[in-house]
Amino acid sequence: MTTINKKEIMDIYKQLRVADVRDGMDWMMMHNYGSVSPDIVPLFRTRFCGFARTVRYVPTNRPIPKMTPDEYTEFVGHWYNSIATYGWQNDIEEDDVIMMDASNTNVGIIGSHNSLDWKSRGARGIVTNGGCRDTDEVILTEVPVYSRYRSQTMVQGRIEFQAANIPVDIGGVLVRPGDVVVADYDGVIVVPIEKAMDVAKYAMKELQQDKINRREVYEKMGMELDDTVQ
Ligand SMILES: O=C([O-])CC(=O)C(=O)O
Ligand SMILES: [Mg+2]
Repeated sequence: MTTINKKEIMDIYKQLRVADVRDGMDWMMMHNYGSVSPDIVPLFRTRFCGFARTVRYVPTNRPIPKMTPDEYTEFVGHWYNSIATYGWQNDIEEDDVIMMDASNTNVGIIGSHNSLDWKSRGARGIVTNGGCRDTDEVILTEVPVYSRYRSQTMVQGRIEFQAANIPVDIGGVLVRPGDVVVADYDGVIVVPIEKAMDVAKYAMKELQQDKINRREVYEKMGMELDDTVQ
């Protein structure tokens, strides 16, 4: 693909189910690529698609000195400002999907505050191999988060920022900045951006044939037709 038309890609992928995209990938002989490990699950039933904005945090090896609670308050701010930093969030654009490689740590790096902020900046969803906390509020505010863990902990003394806009591994899948990400209740799938239109062509065929097939059964059963069959 020579020019990447993000709007055209979004218009098509918004209609596709994860299963269709999976089929489209198979039709492109990418059987071994794309499906994020099923232990990365949504907090609530949701669906989204968009373009990967990647970031990586790694476990820290910094020793934590003994501190008084007041000293610890300062230390917490220091960790946010200098160690587990979030500068990348200023680059979030409409239709981004945050693909956060948290190195499979059970740490609550995503919470109800930062995830809502990312949504307000245009993020369509968040996928991580790490943890999410404040999950009741994340659900309440309808921020679509897929995570490996529900975590209680803050980041201090646990993880640090490593890099943004780099290739990451999320659930066994290589995700490069700008790749297409699609999520629904079947899970998450990643499509290499340069293959997005080819995959979509075969994915759309699957969707359309399935609509016809399912509609026949709806009609046979006298079921009211819905968007999934027309
Ligand atoms: O403070 C954090 O690191 C994560 C969090 O709980 C939030 O954003 O609400
Ligand atoms: Mg919080």
